[in-house]
Amino acid sequence: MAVETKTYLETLEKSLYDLVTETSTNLPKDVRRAIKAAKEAENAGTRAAMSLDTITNNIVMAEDNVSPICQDTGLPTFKVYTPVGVNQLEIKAAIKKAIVATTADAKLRPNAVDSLTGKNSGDNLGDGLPVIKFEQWENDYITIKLILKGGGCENKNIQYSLPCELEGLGRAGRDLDGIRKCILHSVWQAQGQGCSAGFIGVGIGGDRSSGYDLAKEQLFRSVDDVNPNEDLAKLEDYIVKTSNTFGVGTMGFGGEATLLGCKIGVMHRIPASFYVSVAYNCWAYRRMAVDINPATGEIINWHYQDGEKITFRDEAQEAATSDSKVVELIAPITEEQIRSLKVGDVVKISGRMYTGRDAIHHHLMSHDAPVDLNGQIIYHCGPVMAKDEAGNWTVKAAGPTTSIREEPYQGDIMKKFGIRAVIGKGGMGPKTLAALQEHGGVYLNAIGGAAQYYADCIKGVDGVDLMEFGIPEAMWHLNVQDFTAVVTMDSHGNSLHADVEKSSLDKLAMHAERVF
Ligand SMILES: O=C(O)C[C@H](O)C(=O)O
Ligand code: SF4
Repeated sequence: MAVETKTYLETLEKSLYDLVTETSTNLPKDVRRAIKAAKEAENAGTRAAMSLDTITNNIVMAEDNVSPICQDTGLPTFKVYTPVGVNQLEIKAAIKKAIVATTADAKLRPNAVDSLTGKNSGDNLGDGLPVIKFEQWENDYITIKLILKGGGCENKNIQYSLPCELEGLGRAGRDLDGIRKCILHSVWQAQGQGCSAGFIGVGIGGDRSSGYDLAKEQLFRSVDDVNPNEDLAKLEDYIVKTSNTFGVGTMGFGGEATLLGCKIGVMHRIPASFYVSVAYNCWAYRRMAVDINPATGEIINWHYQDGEKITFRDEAQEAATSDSKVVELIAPITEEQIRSLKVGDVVKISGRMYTGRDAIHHHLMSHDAPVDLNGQIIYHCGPVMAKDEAGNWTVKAAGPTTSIREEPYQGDIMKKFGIRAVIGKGGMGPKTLAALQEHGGVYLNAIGGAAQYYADCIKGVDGVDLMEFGIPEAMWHLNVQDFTAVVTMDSHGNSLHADVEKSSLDKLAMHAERVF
């Protein structure tokens, strides 16, 4: 008996290890098909097409390297369905073990941070982390669903309390048409910051927490299913089609593909409350599910296996071409070099760059920098790192993080230390734009989520400072080669992000009239 129990638990742990690894490294078939459709919608040579090439190359690399598609593990969330009588405590313990093991093997980034002290637990365990929700059912097998939803897209979730006034659309009332307006607005307000082209799950009704739960539940639906509720099926179609006229495009660069899927669920509400809750997921839509034999712990079925698997391998061979001017940059960079750059130029960076994200920016406001940053490049990035046998750090995944969080600090820090370029994604605001103009700086947009692609450009790790902030937040000294990014904010007052936000608002405003 004791031997049997051990075997079940060991097998269960292995099954969970495989589920986590697969979710983090191999995009599901339905998501791949949606990304392929986006690629087909874009015109060759545009920034959007170039970004989608990078994204699909990255998907191939993640699968081949069995390494994270995106460096941000997000907040691992498990939904577990068990037959009556199955021990849920054992499953919880097995999930935690699998999370620790996959983190140690660099399939996940250590992502659990103490909210008060800022200390990273190092193994992805923490109070309330990972999220594990149980439900019982009548089936005779266990189903475990997992979603790794990154922080950048999570930050673009939005909840509306009807009635309300919406930018571009006017009043949204307590009816289907008001719901329609909220959902359109939710896509517009995300711009490129949640790594568009994205997917949304919508929850209508409930309260503030059950509304978001329902919205997130929708993200487990297959991209190509049809809503059994006819009104919602129509609304889902309408939202995808209409959002794709906004011109936000991949990474907010402009283009045809802004939204790849919309799934809407509905529940009752109470008379005083009417919520529309929207969960935004980036293109790196990492969710998977398995059925498990409750006697052996073995995986008996993987979900999302219907239809064709797009490998992107043919496309991966083609070199990405673009009509843009390509400029080589090596730090230290002069002010003159920076002032010659214009929005739309593509840069290829070689040599040194330093990572710096939330903790570093906060720190640099009141401390000296650990290195001379004059003429240097800061990369908004929290990588996945591993130590090789010789004790040297290697980069396992290293895409950009959302830059707008550094808006309160960025301009001051560039001026204080003489930094000439920052790389991130999603763009920055007016304060940074003014500082770029005054000081002679540039903002470079890398492709969000392309963590394998950028890890491949990093040829070595020359050092690290401020490790006390934890792996994602430390200042890594990276030696890169041909690291490609696009100038989206220059030293002449131009911002592609401001332009796209404005033009897409005009497009949004064309849908103020009642439709439903
Ligand atoms: O934390 C990160 O590395 C990225 C984050 O998911 C983001 O989109 O900003
Ligand atoms: S960086 Fe982009 S792709 Fe990665 S988790 Fe954040 S939003 Fe998603």
